[in-house]
Amino acid sequence: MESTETPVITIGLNVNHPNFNYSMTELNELVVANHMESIATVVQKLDHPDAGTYFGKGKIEELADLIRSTEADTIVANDELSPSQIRNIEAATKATVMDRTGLILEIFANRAHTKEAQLQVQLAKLRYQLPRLRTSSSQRLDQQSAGGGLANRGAGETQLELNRRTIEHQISHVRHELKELDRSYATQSQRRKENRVKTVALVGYTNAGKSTIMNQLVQRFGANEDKQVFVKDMLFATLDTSVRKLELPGHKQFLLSDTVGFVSELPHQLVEAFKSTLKEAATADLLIQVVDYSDQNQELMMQTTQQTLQEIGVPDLPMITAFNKADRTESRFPDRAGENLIMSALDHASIDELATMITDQLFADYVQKTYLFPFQAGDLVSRFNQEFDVQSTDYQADGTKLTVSLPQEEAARYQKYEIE
Ligand SMILES: Nc1nc2c(ncn2[C@@H]2O[C@H](COP(=O)(O)OP(=O)(O)OP(=O)(O)O)[C@@H](O)[C@H]2O)c(=O)[nH]1
Ligand SMILES: [Mg+2]
Repeated sequence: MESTETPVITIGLNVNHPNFNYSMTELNELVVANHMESIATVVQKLDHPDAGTYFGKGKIEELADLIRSTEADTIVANDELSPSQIRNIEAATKATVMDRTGLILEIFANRAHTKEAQLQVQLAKLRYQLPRLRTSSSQRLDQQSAGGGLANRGAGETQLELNRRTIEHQISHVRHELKELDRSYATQSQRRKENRVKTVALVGYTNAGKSTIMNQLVQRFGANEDKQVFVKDMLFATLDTSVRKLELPGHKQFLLSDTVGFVSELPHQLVEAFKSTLKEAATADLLIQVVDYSDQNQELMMQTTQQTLQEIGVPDLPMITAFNKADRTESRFPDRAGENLIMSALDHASIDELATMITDQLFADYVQKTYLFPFQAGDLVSRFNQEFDVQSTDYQADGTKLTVSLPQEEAARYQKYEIE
């Protein structure tokens, strides 16, 4: 495994950004997530990027030397570069240049499993390629095959036009396929609404522990299946939304979905593309924002999460914030304060506390009632036992007395049996 990792050089420009060091650390993690390894990092402090070459001239020469003297022949930049910056750095260093956006798109392309995720990533990649058609020599689209000389310019442009049209055609094709999928999704989602099954979505920064929490909840409260989702200490372990049905004590059922994690400067092409995957979050009754409490950049991660939720159009929904991985800190856990929970996904008491918080939020409209069902209405007794949280049963001379907790809306339908 180790030996198959491609060596690269990571570069970053510090334009006095307070989170610069963190973003470079994250870039190196993104590199690892793409089966590459950063063997050297070059950073420069400038007021603003050089329009032509991103770095200044001297640094570009330093880079060229590094490429010559090491086994790396790829440079990964911490920012999104313009097509001409990519072209110029490539020309000066003889290396292949990938920018942060291209890198994230690459990771997503390699990880997407479901049809929908694959189509979305494909769409994002096509959109990224379109304005870069003329320049990037590393792309499979061989748009420069007509040669670079002036004499060939006409032919080259025709080729470029052709490639552009091909991509535009592919884009509309992929969009069409996505729309078809979306239609079947809408029916599913509609059906859930009709059944009034409540939904909860796990959201948050990549690697915060969303999938781990999902698995722990499924293990303890899984309604019918106990399929585990994929967990890994790696950025973007999850790319596809998975939904599991859970049942909390008292027949309180809901659907829990695990979604793709966010990252700062998530390419806007991807934000757009993942809107529909994240629809699970947009239509949820409750969000659980998972935060890596052991990470000193948690503030930044929470900001990014908020920002991304806004960008993809998730409305202001009720939210529980789960400060996870507290086992790696000095803090006591589980520790609940309002809608915040300091917890560890590896701790049973934390998972139980989280479940309690979900119950409180999601089933706040539940009321406790006592009914007397006459013997003719016996089928109601069995129905209540199946669907609701029956707390006590008392067989009396004139019928069966049940104390039960159920949604307000349901309770209204059985008012005539209500006693006390
Ligand atoms: N120590 C500790 N590790 C945890 C905890 N929760 C998750 N992890 C670890 O953190 C890593 C990431 O966990 P995931 O559940 O895959 O994170 P995620 O939020 O689903 O990540 P993405 O799918 O990439 O967005 C894994 O190695 C987990 O084992 C926790 O409470 N404590
Ligand atoms: Mg995950």
